[in-house]
Amino acid sequence: MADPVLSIRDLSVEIPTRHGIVRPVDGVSYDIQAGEILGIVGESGAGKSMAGNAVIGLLNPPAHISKGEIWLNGQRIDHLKGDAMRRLRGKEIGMVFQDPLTSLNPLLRIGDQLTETMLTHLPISRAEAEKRAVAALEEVGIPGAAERVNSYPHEFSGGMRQRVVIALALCAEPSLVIADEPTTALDVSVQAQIIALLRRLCRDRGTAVMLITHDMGVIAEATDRVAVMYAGRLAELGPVRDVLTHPQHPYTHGLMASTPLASQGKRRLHQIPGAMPRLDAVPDGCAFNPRCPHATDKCRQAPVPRVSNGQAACWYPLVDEKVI
Ligand SMILES: Nc1ncnc2c1ncn2[C@@H]1O[C@H](COP(=O)(O)OP(=O)(O)OP(=O)(O)O)[C@@H](O)[C@H]1O
Repeated sequence: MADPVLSIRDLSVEIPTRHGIVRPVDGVSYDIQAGEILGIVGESGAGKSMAGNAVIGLLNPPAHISKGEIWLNGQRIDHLKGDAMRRLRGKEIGMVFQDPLTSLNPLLRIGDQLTETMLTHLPISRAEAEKRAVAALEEVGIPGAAERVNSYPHEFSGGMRQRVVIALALCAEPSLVIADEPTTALDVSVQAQIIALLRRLCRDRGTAVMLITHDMGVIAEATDRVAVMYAGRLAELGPVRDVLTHPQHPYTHGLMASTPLASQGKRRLHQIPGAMPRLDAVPDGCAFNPRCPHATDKCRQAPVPRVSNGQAACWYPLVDEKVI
């Protein structure tokens, strides 16, 4: 297999708090290949965004990387700071966040934002960048792109604005896109269009995508592989079809059984009893053990094995446990 675009190795993020050090990301490892969409899924607070923010150097102090390595196209990037990280963010890593307005400058016409981004990162003339700005808007499905380059962000609907953000994220031809809940703020009818657009553009260009979401529907729709996070750790990692239809980790099984997607035709949604632990009170052994119907003393005491592709971090992985 080709070298991955992104490789995260045993990554931990720590935050010192009044109650001691908490670890929102704890020993996480995964790769993303060119043209692949890796979904990061888990409940609110599982550490999905922290893992993404660590990659783009946007952890809010005092949160910091305490362990592990992040490699982008063979370059180690977890130690990069300031200008070096900023250059990487515009050029090599495109970003799409939940709220399009955080990525767009309200005072600049969108054509100018696209043009300036390209001029900063690509060796092209202004005339060429302006031409490409119109083409980029056409590609993301903005009607009347030649005129719309002159519009300001507030003159677009939420869905159209997110299309503009996708154009902006891709215009410098990055090798990796990090999309953090890109459709959560949008109408349901628009969500599927945006996911399909992101998927098509990244496939066509061979862009690797880290797609962070709490929505199993988005995972099923858009991703090739999925990493399930629980209390800062990876619970399971594998091809999306395997993970969704034959989850090995009891947490993934519970998560799947509690989504409308999986329970179509069934009368009631399953609920996982209890709640994810606070980060300052993660139980010994497997973090999921108090909620797990299969937990034994071993699960309460022994740290669970780390996950690699196709595996679950569980002493007793489910075998052939169908959900859908
Ligand atoms: N300054 C802080 N001090 C202590 N804990 C923090 C701090 N900042 C974040 N956290 C915790 O880190 C954890 C991970 O947060 P993160 O935003 O990555 O979760 P998430 O899975 O992306 O959730 P969501 O879907 O709600 O965004 C959360 O439990 C959060 O409470």
